[in-house]
Amino acid sequence: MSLMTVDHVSYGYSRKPVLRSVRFSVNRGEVVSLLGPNGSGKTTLLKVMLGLYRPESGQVLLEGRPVCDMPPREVARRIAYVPQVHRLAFSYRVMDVVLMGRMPHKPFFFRYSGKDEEMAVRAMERLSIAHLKDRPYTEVSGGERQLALIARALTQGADIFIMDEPVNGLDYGNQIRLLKQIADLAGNGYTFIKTTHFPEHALWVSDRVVMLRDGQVIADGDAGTVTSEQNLYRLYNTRVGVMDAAGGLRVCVPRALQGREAFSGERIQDDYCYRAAS
Ligand SMILES: Nc1ncnc2c1ncn2[C@@H]1O[C@H](COP(=O)(O)OP(=O)(O)OP(=O)(O)O)[C@@H](O)[C@H]1O
Repeated sequence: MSLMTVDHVSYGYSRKPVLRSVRFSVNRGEVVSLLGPNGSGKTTLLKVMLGLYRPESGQVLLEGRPVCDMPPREVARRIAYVPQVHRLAFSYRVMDVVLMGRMPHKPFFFRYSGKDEEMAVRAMERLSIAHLKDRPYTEVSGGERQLALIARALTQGADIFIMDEPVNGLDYGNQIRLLKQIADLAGNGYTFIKTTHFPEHALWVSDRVVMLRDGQVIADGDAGTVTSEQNLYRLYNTRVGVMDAAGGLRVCVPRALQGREAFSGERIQDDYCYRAAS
């Protein structure tokens, strides 16, 4: 049985249809990337998958059970949401934000136990941010905040991570480190469903790619197969070459920019370091 199934889900805001009979499934330990242009319905789909929005028709199943009918605390113990932009009004310590992950496991009035704190510190150590634990969350960088939210998700004990553009706002180094963390955690059995505006990131760390255009799935399958020049054109209406690079990675090269004068004065050549994959 699939871990999560999106079964012919349709959803709209005040009668404007946004998701139209969306259908795909997610297996345990998979990294699934949702690709689609702005406004295609990716964030809406994530919120339906989290049980925050009830579909107008169709359903989202977690191990065969409709997410919408599960108590929110039970969903929170299984699924962690890492939102796109995260700001807190109050100046919590990074440690306090990470500890919030324990809330779904606690009664209404509670104090965090030593074991909760131990879990939070272990999650921060895993992500190399333990040194930030006493810093105000509002004063650490965007990348560090994103890592704190992932530590919170780990502390939550969830095995499914739903992430909305997780590398948004991160510098290049932090983007790569975050992708590596996702790949490592997936190797340990965690499941990731994430949106991205970078087809390359989908190629680098995803097992599966689901492409969404106008609220409809236009392609779904193995990341390497689905992230093709044809599908990227159908999705974004711009020509992108998908090519093999050294080390087994594939890269995307925008055709519209290819052949322009490089800032060094040399021309960028088609076959400079890549060979066309297809
Ligand atoms: N709360 C809302 N109320 C009304 N319409 C909304 C709401 N949230 C999103 N929409 C609309 O639903 C459509 C899909 O939005 P959504 O945020 O799901 O797209 P997206 O693919 O995540 O976009 P982006 O890549 O720009 O983040 C858009 O037309 C958007 O304007």
